[in-house]
Amino acid sequence: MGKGMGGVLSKKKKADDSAAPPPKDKEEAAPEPKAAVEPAAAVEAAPPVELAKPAEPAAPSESTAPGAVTDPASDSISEAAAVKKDAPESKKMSFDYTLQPHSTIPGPEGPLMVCILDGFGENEFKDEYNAVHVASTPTIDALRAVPKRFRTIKAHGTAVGLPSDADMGNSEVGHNALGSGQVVDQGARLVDIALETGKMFEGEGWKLISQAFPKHTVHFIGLLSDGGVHSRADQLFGCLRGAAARGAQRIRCHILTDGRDVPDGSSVKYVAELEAVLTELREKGCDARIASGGGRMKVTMDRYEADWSMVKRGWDAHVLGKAPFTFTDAKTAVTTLRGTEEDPVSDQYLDPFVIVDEAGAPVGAIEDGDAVVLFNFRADRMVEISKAFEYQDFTTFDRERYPVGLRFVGMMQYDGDLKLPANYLVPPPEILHVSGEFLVKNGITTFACSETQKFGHVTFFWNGNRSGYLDAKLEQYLEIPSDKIEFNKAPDMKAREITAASKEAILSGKYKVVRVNFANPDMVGHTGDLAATIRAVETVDACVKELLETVDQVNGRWIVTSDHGNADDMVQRDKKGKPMKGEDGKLLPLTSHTLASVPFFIGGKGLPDGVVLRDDVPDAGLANVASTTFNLLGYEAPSIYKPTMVQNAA
Ligand SMILES: O=C(O)[C@H](O)COP(=O)(O)O
Ligand SMILES: [Mn+2]
Ligand SMILES: [Mn+2]
Repeated sequence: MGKGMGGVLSKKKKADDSAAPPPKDKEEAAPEPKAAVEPAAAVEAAPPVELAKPAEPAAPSESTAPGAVTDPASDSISEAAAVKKDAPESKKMSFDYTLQPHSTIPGPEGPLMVCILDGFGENEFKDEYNAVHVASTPTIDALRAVPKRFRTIKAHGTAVGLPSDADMGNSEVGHNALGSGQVVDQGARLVDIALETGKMFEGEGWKLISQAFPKHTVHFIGLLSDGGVHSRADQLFGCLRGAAARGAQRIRCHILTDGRDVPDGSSVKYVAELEAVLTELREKGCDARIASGGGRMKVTMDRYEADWSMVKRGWDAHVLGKAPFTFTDAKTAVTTLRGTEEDPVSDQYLDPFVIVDEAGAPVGAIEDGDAVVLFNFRADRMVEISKAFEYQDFTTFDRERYPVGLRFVGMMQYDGDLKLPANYLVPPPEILHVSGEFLVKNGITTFACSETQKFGHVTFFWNGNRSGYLDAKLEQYLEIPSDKIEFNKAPDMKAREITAASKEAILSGKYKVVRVNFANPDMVGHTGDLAATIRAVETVDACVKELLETVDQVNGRWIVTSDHGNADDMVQRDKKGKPMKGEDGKLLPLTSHTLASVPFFIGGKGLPDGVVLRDDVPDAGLANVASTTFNLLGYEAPSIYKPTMVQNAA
């Protein structure tokens, strides 16, 4: 993922240089031409796969090399590239990005700060398990008390382009909506459609993997759960059945256990479900098995280059068939690696394992000519493993062996700028004309900052899944390196460092927009540790106070909001909302996001008194934030965006 900074905060970069991580980004990692592959096998026509309905979420309610910095200029998106090549003709036509001055709201003297409290929801369950409610939050409480400048907005389901309103929100779709002002059909939905219509099986990506069907193995690697954030098991099953029905002779699954978007311990159930599908395929003559796996926070699914060793563990297990633990079946693997009652291990952190035969040989190492499908639709945690598979000259870690003639595809293309991977099963969502483009095309400067775990959220996702700068001359992106430990052990994370850097940016006079993401409520919330999450929320509240005071010093304005819930409910509940207990009588922690709406606050010394929230957009969601942002900057909102949430100034 392109990252960059220079100028005002460059002293931080220098401090990090000595320990810069291995090379990344397009320049040093350009893919070699693919090795020649065998001609396509004759592919029998098979019917579209019928999808099971997404399972009902159970009472819905993150390692690290220092942040390195690339040369901003090398990452700029050119005018031409800003409109994707495969955009429909109407969208390719030159687009007018000119912003018009707002009819009644003058531009601010100081900057506009947009602050995202990641995972901070306004939950209806206001009890002791709601860390947002229990925490002492004088700053947010005071904001809630300001009439007509506080409301809640939708952050889940169809409001952010997900298949149904039973889908909790997440950072990808949330930041896409916040940054683009539009609701687009997201990956989960696009894959559903591709499977239901059978289009997946007609695409170029499928043609590529189908070359391996007669004589080689097709490997599926991804997150095994129905969390619907990165992947969905029913979509994996659709692909497996689709491959077997079209002649795949040998299939191997490499499973990453969840416990983060779904309850901890549910890995056992998902393995059983997958085994049932694999048995069904074997009965039809397809040699189908689970071959390797591990916990998503330990194996393969690193993001934003926080900890490449996770990806190496994944490569070793999936490709080389090497892991510290071997088992002859996946159920035993998962149940054993989950530890004991005295020393439990969560699904998120299971050690890497490999399934072996009676002779101890791995049943599914990846060999020359095999096909590999990464079945996650979401990008952030698939980019690194994609680089390891896609780039023949990859050097970030020693792959030991790189299979020749691999047919490698992603469920989607994960990075539209890097075109990574080159081959994919379903075209990714097209997110055009994002707010950042309007800003840079009108000469408006931006500073964006978060720590590693959320850095790509306020840059890559915010900019419609584009790595790098939209215009390096007008933008400054700063990454504060995250800790490499489980975040309940250090719930303050890097909030104070983010605050210090953002205050410097606000006071510098260089930026009209200052965009900040605090990771704490989300990242600590995912650990299921209530006490630590309360502390995380309190830390963020104190940091927000400092930022608001700093904005006031320079007569600026602010928007404080969130991208989805998480810290606002830390316990699994039954249908009536009653907290649930396990067999041991202990409360069952909720590690996932929630379905809660999120708060939306506007304010600042530089905001004219008459600028208040409208009351005629009750269903407003995250996609309505961008229009509001333009209004608070003194501009009319782009007409293609969801309506603003502010009234004209009186
Ligand atoms: O990737 C993760 O950490 C979780 O699956 C979702 O969290 P996020 O959407 O807040 O990143
Ligand atoms: Mn988030
Ligand atoms: Mn999260």
